[in-house]
Amino acid sequence: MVFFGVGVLVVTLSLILYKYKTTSAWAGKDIPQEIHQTSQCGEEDTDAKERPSIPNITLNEGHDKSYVSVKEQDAFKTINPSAKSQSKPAPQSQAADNSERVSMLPPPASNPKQKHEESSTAPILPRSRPTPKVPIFKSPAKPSTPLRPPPSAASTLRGPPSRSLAPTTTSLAPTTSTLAPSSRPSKKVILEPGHSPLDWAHLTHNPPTPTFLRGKDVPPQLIRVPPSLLRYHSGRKGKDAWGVYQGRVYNLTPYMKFHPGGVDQLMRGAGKERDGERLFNEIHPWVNWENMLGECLVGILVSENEVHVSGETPKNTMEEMD
Ligand code: HEM
Repeated sequence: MVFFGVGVLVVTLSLILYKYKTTSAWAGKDIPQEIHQTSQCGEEDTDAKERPSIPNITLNEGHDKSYVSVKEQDAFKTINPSAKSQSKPAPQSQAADNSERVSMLPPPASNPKQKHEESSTAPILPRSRPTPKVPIFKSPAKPSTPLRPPPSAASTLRGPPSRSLAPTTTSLAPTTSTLAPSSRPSKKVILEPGHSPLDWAHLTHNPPTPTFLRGKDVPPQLIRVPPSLLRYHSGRKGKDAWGVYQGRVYNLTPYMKFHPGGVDQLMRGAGKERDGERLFNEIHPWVNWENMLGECLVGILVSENEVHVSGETPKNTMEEMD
């Protein structure tokens, strides 16, 4: 009887236990660990210790998705050992590992060397070929130096002349200071046709008459010209204009229309002993008076007494000229 009661109790407890286990399995509390292995809790998975863990892949938005994070690169190396030989991590990438992200910005194009290093340290997973040491794309052709003219030729033509001309300019500086009076506005006049300096030279060598240049009332020989006779020839009232230069008296009348400074300027010294030569030297001391007016020479300037001594009274001379 006692054994029967114990047997009934055991059977009852077994049924209760069986029913309890069945209810727990439906609630998911007793799921096999193989199924849990797919969850993120890998500590309980014994096989997971043998397999490498695959980290999450994080891509920076707005950048090329061909770049991957460093963690993903490490995982790829672990799974595919051949990738280790294709790329070696750089210190820069390790430092970026702390931030769990790799800079997606492309390397600056200004430093091709640095760009090449970064491209080798940041491999792209889908690619299995190694990073080429030689650029795949041809670099733009270098400036065709041979097609350009040699810089030395142009510089040779440009440089030396400017330097060589510098001393010339410097050497002309004293000349400019010497010609300072000519810096004034030009007072030259427009000469009438046939009255150029060349025409004057031709006229002095081929006068129309022997007395044309010296004056029609002047004797063929040189005369003594007293001051009174000089003043008489003022170039006014139909009289010739005489001028004095270094004690010699010249007839300025035939040269009037050939004078580059004009008739009025030349008339300023006509019939005067000193003003003509003074003005001449003030304006153009470089002009050779003697050579230009040599054929116009009348005589020499003398005092009134000298004419009387020589027997040629001023009265007679003036009368002959009048
Ligand atoms: C009273 C006497 C004279 C006066 C006031 C006078 C005045 C002048 C003046 C104002 C000029 C223009 C200068 C210029 O602006 O470039 C000139 C030019 C000239 N004069 Fe006279 N002159 C006189 C006598 C003479 C005489 C006697 C001769 C010839 C022997 C002469 C030959 C010339 C020549 C060749 C020039 C041109 C100079 C040049 O191209 O640089 N002048 N003169």
